[in-house]
Amino acid sequence: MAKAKFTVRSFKSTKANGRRISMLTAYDYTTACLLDETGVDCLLVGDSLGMVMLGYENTLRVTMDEMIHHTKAVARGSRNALLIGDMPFLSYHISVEETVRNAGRFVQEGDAEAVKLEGGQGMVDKIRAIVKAQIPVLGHLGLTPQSVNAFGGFKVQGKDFETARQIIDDALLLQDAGVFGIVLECVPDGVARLITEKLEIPTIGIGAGVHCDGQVLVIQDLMGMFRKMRPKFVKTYADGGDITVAAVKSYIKELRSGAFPAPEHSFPVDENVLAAL
Ligand SMILES: Nc1nc(=O)c2c([nH]1)NC[C@@H]1CN(c3ccc(C(=O)N[C@@H](CCC(=O)O)C(=O)O)cc3)CN21
Ligand SMILES: CC(C)C(=O)C(=O)O
Ligand SMILES: [Mg+2]
Repeated sequence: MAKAKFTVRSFKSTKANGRRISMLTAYDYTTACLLDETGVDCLLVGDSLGMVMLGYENTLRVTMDEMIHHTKAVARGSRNALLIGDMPFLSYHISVEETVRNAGRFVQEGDAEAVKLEGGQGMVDKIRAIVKAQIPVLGHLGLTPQSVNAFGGFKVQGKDFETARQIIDDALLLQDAGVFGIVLECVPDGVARLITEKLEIPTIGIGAGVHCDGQVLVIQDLMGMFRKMRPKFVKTYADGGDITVAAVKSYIKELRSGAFPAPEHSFPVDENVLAAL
């Protein structure tokens, strides 16, 4: 079956036709090839790569250069999915000029088609400037992991009236600033439902319940490969971690016993050549 290219236009039109948007993170070429084959709508090169690929405690140490490096790799493997680059901490906080330059790097060097950044009201001027540069922007509200120190941990956001009200207001402000969608991370399902109903653009949930217009998960979480942390919103669809450990144990066992490599994994040489040697 020939699959069609998923674009920002396709993304926006899903709200009207009711088809849910699928999004996954990808950080490398091999994974991007496999995910693109599935027909997933969007690939996000998330700054979560700092935790999943680089082993940092949170996402704050991730740099622009690291993000571009991984975005390029994913771009080479992704044909049909909409490719979104996640702007890292400090790449959009200092000035509008730096923000547009960094968003532009994702497109020009990384081959991304859109960027995502975290935050509400305070980011509106930056978002407007990126959109003005013709780069589509995805918003991100609720548990914005780059605010981990301000929040005092990875905590659900919007549980009381004031904070829920703030997230709803921010969502409307972001829509007005021109984002093509908003990621809602770790907000109560009822709050995510309200926001999804109020907005004309799609919402993408992660730990935000079933009423969002789409969902995103970290691919290593879905595959059961990231064992360090398992947020409540993660559903594991395969025992990828166990499969990897078992396969590697078999490999070690066979190489020790001499069962691997077998003749079919080896390259023969002509007997006469050997004799002459
Ligand atoms: N592998 C991975 N998956 C992710 O979803 C993810 C990352 N890494 N790194 C960046 C952020 C960090 N995220 C996190 C990390 C921890 C929780 C967590 O432990 N949440 C608690 C909720 C605590 C509360 O009740 O307020 C939980 O129990 O799920 C949530 C999101 C989501 N993102
Ligand atoms: C989980 C998604 C929304 C994200 O921001 C990331 O992977 O960095
Ligand atoms: Mg992120």
